[in-house]
Amino acid sequence: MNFTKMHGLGNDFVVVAEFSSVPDRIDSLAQSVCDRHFGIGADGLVLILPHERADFAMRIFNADGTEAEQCGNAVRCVAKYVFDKQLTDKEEILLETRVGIQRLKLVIERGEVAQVTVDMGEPKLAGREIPTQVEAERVIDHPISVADGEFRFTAVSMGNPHAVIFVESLESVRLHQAGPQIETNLLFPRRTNVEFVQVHGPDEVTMRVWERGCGETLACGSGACAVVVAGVLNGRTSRNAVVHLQGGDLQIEWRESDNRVYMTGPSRIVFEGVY
Ligand SMILES: N[C@@H](CCC[C@H](N)C(=O)O)C(=O)O
Repeated sequence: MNFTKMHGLGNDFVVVAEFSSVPDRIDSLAQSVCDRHFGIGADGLVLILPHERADFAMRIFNADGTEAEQCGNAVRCVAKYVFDKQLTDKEEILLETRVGIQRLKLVIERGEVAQVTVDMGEPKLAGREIPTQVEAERVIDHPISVADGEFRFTAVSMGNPHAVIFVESLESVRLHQAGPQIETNLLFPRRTNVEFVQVHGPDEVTMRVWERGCGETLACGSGACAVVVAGVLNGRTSRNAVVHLQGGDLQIEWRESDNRVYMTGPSRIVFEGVY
């Protein structure tokens, strides 16, 4: 299997573009290629597939083999892959994902993709990831108690589930303890991604993320979108903010005119090989 190792702000993926559909036993393939000791090593396996109604399709599988509905960093990697490898010369690409067709706008520098703005769609504030007892309500600033302590989260779906937790300081967050406890809490039947956020001002936040199915990652694009949506809902940020992640920055805008979230950031090719 030919693969390309890519990353979006350090959120790294094994990208494969040689299948025409999702192969059998994709869960164990994802687990083995993502293994950092016995495999290539990555947060996820990304398949680029043909599609009838879009330019391409993308499927993303977490390191534990589970499929995710959405992945902002992987979408930017796909944009760079298909343009830089001349599978398309379009600077605006339609990409089918599990959340529908996403629109990607490419910024080209010296013939290569430098930045991508992704239409991440409309956030949903009530969905299957919302606790059943409050299914019909928006879950904003809701208490949760886990072994590591008491927290308050805002649930935002960007197609995939996020629990956003605002803290005074990220230094006191025990991500590797609290993260998995919240990820697997019974409030989230499909598990959840968990974002801890320190707000510096209305236009600037720093986050750390514990991702469903992979643990701590250096960046999470859909998570950064969820953070800005939660920031607006909690009166902590404006609709346009820079989100600092361990691996770099994303610019996120939750646009008032169309209720959609736009994410802008880079992606990179690291190396290629055969597995
Ligand atoms: N890192 C991604 C999200 C990947 C999927 C996530 N772990 C999930 O299971 O929902 C991003 O950049 O959005």
